[in-house]
Amino acid sequence: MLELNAVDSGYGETQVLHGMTVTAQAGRVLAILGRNGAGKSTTLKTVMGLLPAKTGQITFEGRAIRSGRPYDIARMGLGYVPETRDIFRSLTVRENLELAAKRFPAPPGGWTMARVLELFPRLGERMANGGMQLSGGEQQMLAIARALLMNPRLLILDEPTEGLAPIIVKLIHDRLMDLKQTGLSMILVEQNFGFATSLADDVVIVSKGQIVWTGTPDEIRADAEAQHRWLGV
Ligand SMILES: Nc1ncnc2c1ncn2[C@@H]1O[C@H](COP(=O)(O)OP(=O)(O)OP(=O)(O)O)[C@@H](O)[C@H]1O
Repeated sequence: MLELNAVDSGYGETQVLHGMTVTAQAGRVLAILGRNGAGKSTTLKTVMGLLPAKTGQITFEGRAIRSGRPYDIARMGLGYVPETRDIFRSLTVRENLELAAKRFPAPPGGWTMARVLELFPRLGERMANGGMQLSGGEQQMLAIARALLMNPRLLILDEPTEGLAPIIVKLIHDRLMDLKQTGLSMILVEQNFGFATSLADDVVIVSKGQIVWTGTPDEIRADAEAQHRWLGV
């Protein structure tokens, strides 16, 4: 579904990805694991056109993603929930959601405001609140809801549990599991090993801007050496 082939990317002179090659398959959840600074977020930012790929190819459903505008890439069917969540803090929850719903009209059977509020009833209780008044967990729910309103065929999440209390981590986990069960394809970048491996079908580990390990959740759980070597656990 999404393929990166020998992608080099980085920040100005600083090269972070060195021949990144990875495939996310349709109808599956791919977890991208790795230590801090390994290049996980950089991989996602390059896919979303926030950083230019210096070399290599990125294709989504067989179409090349050229480093274009993030909006155009979202329109191709990629929903992105950045690590920073990036909700509009000066707008209310309702306004944040409406903005996405207006720019990305739902196809038949697609995500509507009513459907995202069913998934996250808490947001329904916060509709008039400003983005600034939301807890970290509520901001994350809003960021996911907003991405869903763009009706993506691939949902890409960068550390959705970062900084959240265990009870909220559990809630986000359960909702992502619901989404997985609808057949939505996902890429999940996570530091939380248990969270990532319980949702994933496929696991890759990134180190120094390359894939160094590929397997299943069961295989990485059973591979103490790889965990120690690549994840420091
Ligand atoms: N805006 C930036 N300018 C320059 N270098 C950056 C920038 N953002 C990240 N880097 C560097 O790129 C490298 C990879 O960072 P990246 O954010 O992709 O790591 P990560 O695997 O997602 O880890 P983390 O869990 O810390 O986010 C790091 O060495 C980091 O210092």
